[in-house]
Amino acid sequence: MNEDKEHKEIPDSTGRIAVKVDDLTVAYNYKPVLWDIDLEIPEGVLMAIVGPNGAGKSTLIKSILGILNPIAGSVSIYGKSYEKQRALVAYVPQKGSVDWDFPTTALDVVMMGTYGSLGWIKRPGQKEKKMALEALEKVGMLPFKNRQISQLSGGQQQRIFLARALVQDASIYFMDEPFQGVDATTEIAIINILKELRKANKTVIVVHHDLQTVPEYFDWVTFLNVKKIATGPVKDIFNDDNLTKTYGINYKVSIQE
Ligand SMILES: Nc1ncnc2c1ncn2[C@@H]1O[C@H](COP(=O)(O)OP(=O)(O)OP(=O)(O)O)[C@@H](O)[C@H]1O
Repeated sequence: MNEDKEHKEIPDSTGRIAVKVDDLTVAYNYKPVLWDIDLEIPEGVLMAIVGPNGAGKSTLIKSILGILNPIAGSVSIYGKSYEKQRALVAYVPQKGSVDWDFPTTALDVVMMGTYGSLGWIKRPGQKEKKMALEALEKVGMLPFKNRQISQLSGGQQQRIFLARALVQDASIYFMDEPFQGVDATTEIAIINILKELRKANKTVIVVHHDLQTVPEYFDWVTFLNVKKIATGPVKDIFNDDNLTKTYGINYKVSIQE
């Protein structure tokens, strides 16, 4: 696909919808785990997807990315199918879903992020290596560039996957629990990078479990529990009512101003 062409086809008006999900229903073994989801994600938001274990958060991301086939409904990225727009999208999968024993170095993993823009024939060269090294520096992992990924800690592996997403230079970033198992320093490093992406008008969609940090980290939120409970600006909809609808009776979170 010609990435530049696709970029130019994005209209220049403001208020663009980056991701649109229509009537999406997804089932495993005939059991629906997402039910009739409608969702519009505006361009440039930093959005948390929250909901209890098994709510369908990962399933929603995988369905948007075409990894899972819905039994009904459709998804579009800037008005077109994911297949046509895949160069605009970067994905940081859930940590547990990655084979960390694969024999490869941190630098190689990050370089893989450049493959999409290279096409089938070209191999990554000096330019791609430079991009990968810069991304490693950004996530504080440059000293580990030649380390096998299996010999990195969980938080370090997470940073490597973030660096891989950064070199993709995408418009939309999907991240499935990027803060899982990372220390406070790494969490701050990651959130600063996410905020930088938002400043650059990228759209960032993050599955997130720590409700306390939602108002501090995110400006948009989607509450999910098989059905979509609510979606919108954090300041308008992150309240006890939606938390209770999503997590069960009398769910309270003290929101720090
Ligand atoms: N491959 C699979 N086969 C069958 N059922 C599955 C499969 N993957 C997920 N499920 C089920 O689908 C539902 C949604 O799972 P999903 O992983 O999307 O939830 P989640 O909200 O991301 O959960 P968590 O917060 O625990 O990561 C769960 O009930 C889960 O058991």
